[in-house]
Amino acid sequence: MLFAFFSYMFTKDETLRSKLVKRAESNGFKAIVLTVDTPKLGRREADVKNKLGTPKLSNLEGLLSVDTDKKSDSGLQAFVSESKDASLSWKDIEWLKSITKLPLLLKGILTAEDAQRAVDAGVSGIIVSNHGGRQLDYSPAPISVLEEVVDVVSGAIPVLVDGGFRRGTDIFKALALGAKAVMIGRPVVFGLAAKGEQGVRKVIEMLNSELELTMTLTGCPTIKDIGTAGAMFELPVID
Ligand SMILES: Cc1cc2nc3c(=O)[nH]c(=O)nc-3n(C[C@H](O)[C@H](O)[C@H](O)COP(=O)(O)O)c2cc1C
Repeated sequence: MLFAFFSYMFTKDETLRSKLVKRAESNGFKAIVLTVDTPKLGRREADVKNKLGTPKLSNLEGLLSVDTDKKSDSGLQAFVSESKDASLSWKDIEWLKSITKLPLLLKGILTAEDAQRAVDAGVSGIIVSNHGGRQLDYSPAPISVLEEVVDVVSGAIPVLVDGGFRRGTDIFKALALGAKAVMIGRPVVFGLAAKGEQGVRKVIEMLNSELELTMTLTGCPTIKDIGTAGAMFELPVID
């Protein structure tokens, strides 16, 4: 089954906020994923060092342009601080829920307390994520906090996870710890860079076949069976 989630961040431009949601709805997206861990961009020193350029984004069509904004610092950092609203809070989540019927998922939850608040706020799901470790040094690895988040949510809403999943065995561990799904970021980008569309397919096929092999070798015919078999599999040691 294929479906698309709309990746959403609060823009400073208030009219654009609802416009983007309406566009997502009319273009058939199945859910809104609100990123909650990026009020500002983390300090990405490699971007600064490499003077990361961004496409000229005077409007969304700008994405089609190959012209870049030449900034002395990271162009991405400049773009985020110019366009995104750093004051995002729980009341904005209430507003976002009020303007759409699409399920709303919060991406960037890393504590049991925030997971509980998300459930209380009536969102449809959460994504345990540290933004691929790209936002804040020393933020915990998502896999290390997954279990406590799953415990507190206790089945009220689905818990998804991302960050550092590179093997089918990694995915198996997350499913064993109670994640409903695992999301990937950089692996598909690596595949794309190496071999275009075929590379992306290859990455997904590799992860799928590794997961299937892990399931076979641990005696799990279906994803549902992973829960009990997870205990026999070596999980990360967490201090
Ligand atoms: C090139 C790139 C762009 C990203 N852009 C966004 C973004 O706009 N919003 C967001 O919530 N996360 C963004 N992320 C983070 C991913 O959604 C995801 O949390 C992370 O990449 C997962 O970790 P992984 O790359 O180890 O799989 C981006 C990641 C990469 C690599």
